Amino acid sequence: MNYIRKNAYAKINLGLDVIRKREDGYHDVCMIMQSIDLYDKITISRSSKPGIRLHNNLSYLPTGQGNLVYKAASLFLSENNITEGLSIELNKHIPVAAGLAGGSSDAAVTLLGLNELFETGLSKEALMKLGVKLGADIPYCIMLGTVLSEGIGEVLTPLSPLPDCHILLVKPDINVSTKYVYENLKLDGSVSHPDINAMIASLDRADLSSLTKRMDNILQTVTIKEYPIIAEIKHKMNETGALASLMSGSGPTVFGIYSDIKVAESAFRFFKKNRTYGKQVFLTKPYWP
Ligand SMILES: C[C@](O)(CO)[C@H](O)COP(=O)(O)OP(=O)(O)OC[C@H]1O[C@@H](n2ccc(N)nc2=O)[C@H](O)[C@@H]1O
Ligand SMILES: Nc1ncnc2c1ncn2[C@@H]1O[C@H](COP(=O)(O)OP(=O)(O)OP(=O)(O)O)[C@@H](O)[C@H]1O
Repeated sequence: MNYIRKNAYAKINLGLDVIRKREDGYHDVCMIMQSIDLYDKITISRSSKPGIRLHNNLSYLPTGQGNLVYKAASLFLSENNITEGLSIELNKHIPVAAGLAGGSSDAAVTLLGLNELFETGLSKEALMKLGVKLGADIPYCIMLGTVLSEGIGEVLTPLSPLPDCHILLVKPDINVSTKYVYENLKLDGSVSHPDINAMIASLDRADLSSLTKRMDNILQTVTIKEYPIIAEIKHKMNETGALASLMSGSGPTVFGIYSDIKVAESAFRFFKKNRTYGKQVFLTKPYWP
């Protein structure tokens, strides 16, 4: 095999709770993750020229060590004592720095792809252990689906699948740093925690209505304070008929869950027309590997 082509899927957090700050500065989390049918495309080719050459369709993304694809490839090659060269083509469709784990998913797929390309035979668990060195969301991006994510994001348990629905995404034109959001989270008595166990029970009953009623993300307390546009988008999505709406990850993307395709399409058209909420608007579905 000389090359491999793969899709790197985005995620949303249906529920996001933070349990405590750890000694190492990271946080223990308890999150329900869901892959969505929005993806970047990655092609990795073997090359007779040594070194890693990365090309992507966004001029502002780094193509060296600053890119998670480059980092993942270079880690994989060194861990497996591979000296061959690589040429990698990255086609981004997932909004960048959006709370949708675009970079993490690209890195995950790079590890999975290289494992196939070089027939190194590493298990998914071994790739996840490698991936978490580069980012807390990467192990999940290797697993995909509806998953409970604990620890810093590396303790993963598959859950009953999210019932079929339509997912609207709106990314406001602002940039949010994940590190800043975690560092500014106050875990005192004033903050309310989502009931992740009740959400898991709703998934087990395939009860979309009860699940969406409980959707919550503790990181909203930090991001919405700085960027009220997030609350405005949520409010508008609810007005357009979403069962519920929530910020994904550390933000700023907001997603709305709709059970009716006509209602979802009409909301999609509304946000496409009213670009003040954000120019990047997508109507998508849950994705399972
Ligand atoms: C917000 C989420 O996207 C939700 O899925 C993740 O928890 C973040 O995952 P990620 O972007 O892969 O995170 P990393 O790139 O590993 O870490 C970025 C920064 O976020 C903070 N961080 C991240 C994950 C975690 N469990 N605790 C943290 O405190 C750390 O300050 C870290 O420096
Ligand atoms: N392949 C990549 N795709 C997107 N961003 C990348 C990539 N490699 C490095 N980055 C850098 O990583 C930062 C975060 O990008 P990313 O799109 O992964 O954020 P995110 O969706 O908020 O991730 P998460 O939800 O895991 O916190 C950006 O500032 C970007 O410059």
